[in-house]
Amino acid sequence: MVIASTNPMKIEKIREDIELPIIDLHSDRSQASLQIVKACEQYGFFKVLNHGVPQEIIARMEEEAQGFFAKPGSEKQRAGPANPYGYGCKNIGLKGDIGEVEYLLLQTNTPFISHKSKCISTDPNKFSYAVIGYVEAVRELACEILDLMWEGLGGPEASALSGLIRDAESDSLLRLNHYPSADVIDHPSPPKIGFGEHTDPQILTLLRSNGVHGLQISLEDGVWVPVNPYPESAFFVNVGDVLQVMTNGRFLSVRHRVVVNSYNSRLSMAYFAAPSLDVKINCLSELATPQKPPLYRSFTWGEYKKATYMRRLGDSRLNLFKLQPDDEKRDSFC
Ligand SMILES: C=C1C[C@]23C[C@@]1(O)CC[C@H]2[C@@]12CC[C@H](O)[C@@](C)(C(=O)O1)[C@H]2[C@@H]3C(=O)O
Ligand SMILES: O=C(O)CCC(=O)C(=O)O
Ligand SMILES: [Fe+2]
Repeated sequence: MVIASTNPMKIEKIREDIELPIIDLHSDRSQASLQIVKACEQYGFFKVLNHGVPQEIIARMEEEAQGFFAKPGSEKQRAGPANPYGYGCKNIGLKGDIGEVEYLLLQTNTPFISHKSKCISTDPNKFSYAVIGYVEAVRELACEILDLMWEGLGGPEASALSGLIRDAESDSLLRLNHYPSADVIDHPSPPKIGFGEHTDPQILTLLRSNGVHGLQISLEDGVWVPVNPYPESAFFVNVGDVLQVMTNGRFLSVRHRVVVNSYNSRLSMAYFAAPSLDVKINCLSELATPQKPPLYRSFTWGEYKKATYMRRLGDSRLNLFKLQPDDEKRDSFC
């Protein structure tokens, strides 16, 4: 165990020796689905190989993202400020959170992408073509992972989870993050925070990075585990708050953060799979029993999203929806 800190006033524990699960989607289906369930229960995080997202689609999206972040600040500002969508620099969200990051936060519906591309790129058709292709391919991967998960949990209706994000009104987002290299910000020691600790509010996040270190996940005891960025071809998957609620706490919505500690700049592309705003989020009936009654009250995704935006990045929003032991809704199963 190595002791390190990102805050001079606080000693943090970091564990470099944990191998996070890697799941090969070409392996036997029932084996892959059980591995996914185990990873979601243990860490709320895993990596997937043989994911089926074509390399040229990833490369095209990465090239557009790199091209955008390489522009002068004044040009990038044309796509900002992020309120919450668009270009943001250092300010994350609407509540004063700051990080060593610049980003583009985009809705994933075609009209939004086509419209927003006009202030992002001098070749908006090329930019929107790259984003639309990437979003479609990554959505397919997210659906495949959710189907495998649902099978592993013994769920009866084949596409119960994936149907939520296939919906044309789905509120899924794409976020392109760029963290400047440490030499640009003067090799800070302890390392600076690129993206402060948080959980992702949605169902599932699928993340790609350019192979530069920085992402860390938090174990339940508060110890930080650096996620090595390899294999570079993999997608990294994390459970979001909504999936924790739907699985009645069986899957963990993992806390994570990004530290800027590298000589190279990090580029990450996160797809946040979400249902449409009016979808009611309940725990799946198969996962509540008299011995394990529902932990959270039901809410719509729109209600949860609103609560998220009213709070700071690191706040734990799930607590607001927790049922108390004496709450009668706890006994009226999902
Ligand atoms: C400070 C905030 C930024 C955020 C909305 C929030 O109020 C709290 C959650 C943040 C987060 C984290 C995961 C995703 O990056 C994100 C897009 C999301 O859905 O929730 C961001 C929000 C944001 O940057 O707009
Ligand atoms: O950049 C990363 O690796 C993670 C970013 C992240 O957690 C987010 O955008 O919500
Ligand atoms: Fe995140």
